[in-house]
Amino acid sequence: MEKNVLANTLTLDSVRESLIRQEDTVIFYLIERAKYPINSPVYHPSFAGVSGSLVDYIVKHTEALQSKVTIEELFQFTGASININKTIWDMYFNQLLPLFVSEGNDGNYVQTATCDLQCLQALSRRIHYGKFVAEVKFMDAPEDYGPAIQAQNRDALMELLTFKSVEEMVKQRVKKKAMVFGQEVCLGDSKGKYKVDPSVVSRLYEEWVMPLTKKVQVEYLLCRLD
Ligand SMILES: C=C(O[C@@H]1C=C(C(=O)O)C=C[C@H]1O)C(=O)O
Repeated sequence: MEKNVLANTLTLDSVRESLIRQEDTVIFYLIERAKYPINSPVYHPSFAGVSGSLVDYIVKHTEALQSKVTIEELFQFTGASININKTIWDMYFNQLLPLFVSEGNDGNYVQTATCDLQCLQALSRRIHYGKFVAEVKFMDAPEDYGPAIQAQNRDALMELLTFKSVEEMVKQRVKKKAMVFGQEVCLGDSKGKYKVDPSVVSRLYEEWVMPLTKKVQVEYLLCRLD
C-alpha cells in the first residue's frame, strides 16, 4: 500500500512525544475555559441572532474558515476515515464540562464558546492521533497485528496495542501538569489552589481520552489491510 511520507518518519517514540506535548495544549485550554462559569445561554438551542445554539454557530463558522486553509486529510494513511467527533462532543458537554466549570453566568458568551471550540479541537486532535500510533505499532510488528486484522478481532487488537504502564504514566503526568500549569501563582506561600482540579484531568484521560484513542487505533487497524 502507498504510504504517506509522514508514516516513514514516525516512530513510537516520536508519536508518544507528540501526545505528551498535546497534553499541555489540552490542559491549557481547560484552564482557559475554567475562567468562565458554565454560561448556559451559550448552549441554549436558540441564541439571539443566530440559527441554533451559539456554540454550534461558532464551531460551524470557525471550522468552515479553518478548513479553507488546512488539509486534515493529510493525516490519513488509508482511505478509511475514522471520525468519532460526535462521541467527543457528547462527552465534553455532557460529562466533562460540568466537572470543571463553576455554575453561573457572567455574560462572556462568545469567549466561552470559543474556549469550548479550542478544548474540543485539542481533544479531537489528540484522540484521532490514535491513527498515527496505530500505524507505527503496525509497522513495528506486522506479524503480530496481521493475523488479528485478518480475523477482524477487536479484542486481540485492543490487547496488542494496550500498554498499561504507559497509561499509568500518562495519568500521573497529566495530574502533575494540571497542578503545575493551573496553580495560583502568588508571591507568598501558594495555598495549593488549582484552576482546574488535577484529579478531573487524570479522570478525563483515564475514562475518556485514552479509551477513545484506543478505539481510534482499533478502528484504524481493522481496515489497515483493506
Ligand atoms: C497511545 C498509546 O496507546 C495506548 C493508549 C494510550 C494513550 O491514549 O495515552 C497509552 C498507552 C496505550 O495503552 C501508546 O502506546 O502510547
